Amino acid sequence: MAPVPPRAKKAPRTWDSLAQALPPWILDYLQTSGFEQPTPVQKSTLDLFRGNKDVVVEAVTGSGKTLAYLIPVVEKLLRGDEAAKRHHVQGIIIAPTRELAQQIYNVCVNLIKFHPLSAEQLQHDRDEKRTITSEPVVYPQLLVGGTTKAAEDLSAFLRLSPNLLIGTPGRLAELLASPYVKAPASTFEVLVMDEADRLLDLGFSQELNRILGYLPKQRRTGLFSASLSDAVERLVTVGLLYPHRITVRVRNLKDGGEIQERKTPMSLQMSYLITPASQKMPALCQILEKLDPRPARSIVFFSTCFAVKYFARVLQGVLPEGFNIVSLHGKLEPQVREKNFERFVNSTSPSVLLTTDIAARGLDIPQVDLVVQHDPPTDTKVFIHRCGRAGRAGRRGLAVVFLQPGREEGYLQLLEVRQTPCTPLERPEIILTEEKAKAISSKIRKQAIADREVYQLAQRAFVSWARSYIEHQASSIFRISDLDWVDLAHGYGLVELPKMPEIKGKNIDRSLGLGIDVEAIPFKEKAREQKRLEELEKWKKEKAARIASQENANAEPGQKRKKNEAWSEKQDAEELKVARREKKRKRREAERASKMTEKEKLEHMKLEDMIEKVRKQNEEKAREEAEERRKERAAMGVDGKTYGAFGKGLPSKKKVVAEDSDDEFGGFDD
Ligand SMILES: Nc1ncnc2c1ncn2[C@@H]1O[C@H](COP(=O)(O)OP(=O)(O)OP(=O)(O)O)[C@@H](O)[C@H]1O
Repeated sequence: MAPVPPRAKKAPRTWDSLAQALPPWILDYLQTSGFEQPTPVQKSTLDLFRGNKDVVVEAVTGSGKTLAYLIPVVEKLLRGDEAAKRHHVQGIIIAPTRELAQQIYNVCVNLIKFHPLSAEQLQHDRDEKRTITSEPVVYPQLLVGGTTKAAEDLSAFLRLSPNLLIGTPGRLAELLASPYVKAPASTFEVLVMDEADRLLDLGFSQELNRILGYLPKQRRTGLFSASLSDAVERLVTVGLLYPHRITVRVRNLKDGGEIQERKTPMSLQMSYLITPASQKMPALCQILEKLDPRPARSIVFFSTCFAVKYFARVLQGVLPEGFNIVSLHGKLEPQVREKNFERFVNSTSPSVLLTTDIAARGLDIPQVDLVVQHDPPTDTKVFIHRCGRAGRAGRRGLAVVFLQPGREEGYLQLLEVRQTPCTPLERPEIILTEEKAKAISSKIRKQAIADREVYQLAQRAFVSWARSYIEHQASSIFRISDLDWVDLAHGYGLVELPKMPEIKGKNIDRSLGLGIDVEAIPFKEKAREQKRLEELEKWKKEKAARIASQENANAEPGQKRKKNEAWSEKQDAEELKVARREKKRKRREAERASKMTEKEKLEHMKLEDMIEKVRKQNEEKAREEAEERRKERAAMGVDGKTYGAFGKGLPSKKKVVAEDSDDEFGGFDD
């Protein structure tokens, strides 16, 4: 057992105790927001990042990292004697999702409203050209795609000349590709990557390389996340060779006096529930029902978009009364996604957000009291971020992960090693019975029997879930061969198990002993059902004709059966779908164009042409530069593999380890 070290006398952590005093307008903002003192991560980061150092910051969720970088960023943009030239960008903040970028933008706007000159500029009519002042100001632009076109963003950039860009990688890269957008070494100050480990993932590498290709090497860079340790090998890709590293952990005094370091805030109760798949929904219902006080906002994480879509459809009437269900996933239309998110954030009655990892990181939604992980995340890093949507800034929260009995219980050891330990869920007490599970399953199933659309959605959701299970990084814990398929099917309220390669050859009754004639399940919508019946009839006739002709062909020697017939039918349907989608897109485009004036149309076409041209040029340039960087790294002997885990890896000038505790073992503000 580690002995308890004597308590070190700490200097008080106040805004006045920062190495450099904050300007009065920032102090004014902090006071108005009720932020009486800096959080531990703010104290350490502000001293270094304001002091012109590159920083790599890993601190618990909800500990105030946004302001830890926003304050230095706005200060850097305001420190010169003159305003930035028109169309010169001075700072960029990148975030992995639209919702997070929007949130950072909102915090930034709220902050700079306290800077009189910047506030004045924000007020001017956004449809007109902005008059550049002689004195420096901060003027941010949000670049997230989805609801606006790249050409519209570029046109706003040209009109408003923002000096701080906040956005997602794809849209930022597109804007920077324009020759009108400039970020020369003489002007550009600072790059921040929020949720940096996610941005350094392979999935974003192309866009990130393009963005870096437009930025000067002489700049300040800050990387922030609650889980950066695993990404340290990739820091070199953003040109960070000797960053200052700041790590904020929580020290917890366990029963028996042992000190435990953890990466989650003290205000967040981290729990698990071992439950068969068929009992997950009853367990969720009981948690919602029994939690006292009733959770204002809850988030339930699933592993796929289809699972979210399906459960959002069937759970109303299954969850306890009085809870609104809202869904958020990447397959929603951008406008719907935006609307749903706002609906959840602004809800005044208890609400449950069903979502995927799209909402796992960074979102600072007020009053999230409960996070339930119906499916553990396929990427282990994401676990901490999902939990961290609750228990933020000292507010109490509960995070529960559901694990199936057996091998999945091994996940608990993995969480322990990753300093995100969980304890069994004791309060509220969950009592699971077979009757309750059956009742919920049958409630869901009834909806599928009443509407083919729900039946199809259920099948699709289940298949997508099975595919995601195979994707688990911790593949020795999450093994598809260990799954109890029939129990899982009941958990989803299926009327039959879909035909899947995963269950092929297994002795499983796909009908689940329910004996439901799935072909007879109708679409609720009359016209759709009529069409289905006609198609079914046609298909049956064609099939009969095919079999007949096959039999004739087989009768002739040397003839082989055409194996890909069914597949080619599917292919035709797929192509038809794509063609329909394209038609719809063109119709929408035409509608939009019809509302434009001739001048606007011309401008729009020119912009689109230009963007396309520049995009092609820049893709080529980014490829060349990536190759150059690779060669540079090879020449320096830096190949990523040589560096170990966080703390032992890349050389750093200084490592600051701050504790997320004001008193000896408590969480901040707790
Ligand atoms: N000094 C402070 N005192 C009290 N509350 C603060 C302080 N600074 C920020 N907060 C509040 O703490 C909450 C969490 O902040 P923020 O979203 O920046 O956390 P984070 O560390 O970025 O979390 P995540 O890792 O989940 O992205 C916000 O609601 C913010 O307003």
